[in-house]
Amino acid sequence: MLKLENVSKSWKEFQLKNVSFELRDKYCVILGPSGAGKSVIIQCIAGILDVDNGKIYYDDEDITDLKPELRNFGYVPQNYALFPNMNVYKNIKYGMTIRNIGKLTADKKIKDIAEFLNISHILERTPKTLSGGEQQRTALARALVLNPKLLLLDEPTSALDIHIKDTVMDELKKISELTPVIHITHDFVEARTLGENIAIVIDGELNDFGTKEIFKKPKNEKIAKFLGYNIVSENNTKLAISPENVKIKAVENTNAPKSTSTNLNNQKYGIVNGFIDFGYYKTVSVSYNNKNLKCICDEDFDIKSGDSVSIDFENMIRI
Ligand SMILES: Nc1ncnc2c1ncn2[C@@H]1O[C@H](COP(=O)(O)OP(=O)(O)OP(=O)(O)O)[C@@H](O)[C@H]1O
Repeated sequence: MLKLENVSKSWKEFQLKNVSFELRDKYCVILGPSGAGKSVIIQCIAGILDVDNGKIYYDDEDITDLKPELRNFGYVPQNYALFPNMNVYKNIKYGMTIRNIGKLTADKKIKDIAEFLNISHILERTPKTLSGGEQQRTALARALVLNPKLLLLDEPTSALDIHIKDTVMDELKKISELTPVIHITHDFVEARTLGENIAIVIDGELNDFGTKEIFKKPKNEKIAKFLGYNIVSENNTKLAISPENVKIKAVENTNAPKSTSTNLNNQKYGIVNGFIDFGYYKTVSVSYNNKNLKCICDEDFDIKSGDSVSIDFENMIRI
């Protein structure tokens, strides 16, 4: 499988710093905010970018300096990069044509892959007439017909609506049973749903690499913040608390504190700054000890800005 050892790449404004990891399972998600360096990592793996330092191995072979076409990895860029002047069939066939694969073999392969990805009916159409989902499947087919050893996907679902996204995620999972996948995203749900291995990349650094446990136990403050945890300091200890685990209750008492405080019984109080009603739940922002805590509450929690609330933390994680 794939192994990266201290891979670094830098330009004037950006540095990818000593990224090392080894794929253990068939679905790896690289998760991180915009500009973190996720595409740079995947392009170094594909061989589109040369690394400045470090090594890339596949099955113990050093492929760091191997040309992209000799790596036999399928790469699907974020914008799919379909050839606009070729129909879907020719787009899919392109890689096979330049590898001199015979017509009969190519036709059979395209037929099978088009059936698998449900695009047999659009083979004669050009990319500009396709929906986002159809373009995405065409790009996937173009990579898969070459039997890649590894499939590299740069934000494969970012142009898709939420309904198609679920179907595509199911398909990607199936594909990964045959061809291991590395998939870039900044979407936590996608990462949690698909990733057997998850790499968290922030500011050009690999902050953690592991299983879905990463989401439950952020290793450091940077990761906790990126994953949406609240960070609070209690008794000189830094704690990460997920929004679901900040429990707030309206304070009925007219003597309720009008500023954030902790009373003698150690009960914490805060003031509601604002909220967003998502219909079936609300996110509420509460000011507490000069911080804005994010909480998630039931839809029927009746609240308005300026209300006093009691606060309890559950499942705090020391970071
Ligand atoms: N060829 C290049 N020359 C100079 N800088 C580059 C080049 N390619 C990427 N970068 C810079 O590297 C940084 C990381 O870019 P990258 O595309 O890897 O981010 P990303 O994590 O994939 O973000 P996004 O989720 O927005 O696609 C950016 O600051 C980008 O401007």
